[in-house]
Formats: sequence, C-alpha cells, structure tokens
Amino acid sequence: MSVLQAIGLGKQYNGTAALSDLHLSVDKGEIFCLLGQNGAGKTTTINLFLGFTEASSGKAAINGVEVKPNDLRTKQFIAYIPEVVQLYGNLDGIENLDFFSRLAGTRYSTEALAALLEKAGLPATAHRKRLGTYSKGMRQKVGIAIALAKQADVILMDEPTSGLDPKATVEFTQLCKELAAEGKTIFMATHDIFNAVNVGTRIGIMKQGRLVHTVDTNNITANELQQLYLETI
Ligand SMILES: Nc1ncnc2c1ncn2[C@@H]1O[C@H](COP(=O)(O)OP(=O)(O)OP(=O)(O)O)[C@@H](O)[C@H]1O
Repeated sequence: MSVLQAIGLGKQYNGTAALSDLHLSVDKGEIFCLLGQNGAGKTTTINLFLGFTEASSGKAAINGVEVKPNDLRTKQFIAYIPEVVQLYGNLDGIENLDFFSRLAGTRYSTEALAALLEKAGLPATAHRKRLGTYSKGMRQKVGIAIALAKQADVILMDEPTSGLDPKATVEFTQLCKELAAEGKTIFMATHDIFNAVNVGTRIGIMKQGRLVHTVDTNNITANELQQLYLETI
C-alpha cells in the first residue's frame, strides 16, 4: 500500500524550479533514501510532504490524503527528524519526551516514556541526564522516541547520519530496519551513499530538482551506487 505519494509534484521559488514533476510512491515498511548534490531538491521534497511549503504544481499525499499546509490531517501520520534535533537543554530525556508527546496530544506514564527511549536505543543511564549533556546521536534517539510516541506511520529525516560516529550510524541503521519491519515507513535525505545502501530498500538520485534514478538496493552494491551517483550528478 502506498503511504507516501508524489504526483507531478513541483516547487518553484521566485520562478526557479527547486523540484520538477516528481512522481514517486513509497510503500508501508519501505526505507527510501534520497541522494543528490547540495541544492538538488531533497529538502524541498521533504518540506512538501511535511506541508511546510505549498506545492507549485502536482500534489503530495500521505495515506491517500493530499498534503496541504494548513490541513492537520496528514500531519498526524508523520514525524520529522531534522538534521539537528531541537530539544530543551535544561530538561532531561524523559522530560523532553514527555513535553513533546504532550504537544502532539499524547500522554504517557514515566515507565512508558522510559520504554520509548529504550526502544529508540537510549540507555536507561542517560534518561535522567540533561539534554545539554547529550551527544548528537543521543539527541537523535530522543527525536526517534518522539516519533514513536506520536505513533507516526511515516518518519521523515533530513541528513540523519551526518556527524554520527560509525557505531552510532550502525545503531541508527539497525533501529531504522527494526521500525520498518514493524510497519513504519521511512523517507530520508542523505549524502551517505554507503549507509543508504545499508539501510535503504530503495534509493532515489536527484539532480537539479528531478528524480533521475530509482534503484532497489537488492540490485546494487555500494560501489555501483557510487558510480551511478557520480555519473548522474
Ligand atoms: N525557501 C527558499 N527560497 C528560495 N529558494 C530555495 C528555498 N529553499 C530551497 N531553495 C532552493 O531550492 C533548491 C533546492 O534546495 P534544497 O534545499 O531542496 O536542496 P537539497 O538537495 O536539500 O540540498 P542540501 O543537500 O544542501 O540540503 C536550491 O536551489 C535552493 O537554493
């Protein structure tokens, strides 16, 4: 079943195309990774699915519902994890998760909040430490816990592995695969070709606002993908 859909989706800024005629369908349980040079249109695509910006042409839909900036219906289905997850530095992990899940309209017991952080890979020893002391990888895990607390069907991520050390990247990859196996749909923009092959089920390569290639990761090695990427951009 198609969870994320773009039909002729396009966006122009001041008459210049940031995204042109995107046709894409991402199914439940897929991990779709979008590659492309700086300015290729990856974040614009994510922003259109989030309803952060209005499409200039075509449409984006989530679970069959068209995304519109002021319509909350599609927002309930999605969670967004930006490159740098913004959290309250003076609150601890549990308090941050509690605050953001209340904002999203859900309430959990302290035990349930701890279980969500644990599921996101944050060890119990960190739960009561102030966010100001967390590493980037730990902040990202809180971001994932917030997405889990929201019970979002779709998790959109921008550059999720940028700045993560190799161990944190492997943990992140493993977690994404577990979430996808549970039926979450993950859509990420990334520059990390190697990780995209490891984590993704499908990969799209964008150039100047156009999706030029879509490949199944079962059919390509990291070296082949790197070659295709370099030939494309
Ligand atoms: N708010 C905006 N106003 C004007 N132009 C914009 C705006 N947002 C993006 N653009 C332009 O749209 C194009 C696509 O940008 P986008 O941020 O989607 O690329 P990207 O692939 O995510 O790049 P990066 O890898 O650097 O994050 C670029 O030319 C960018 O300058």
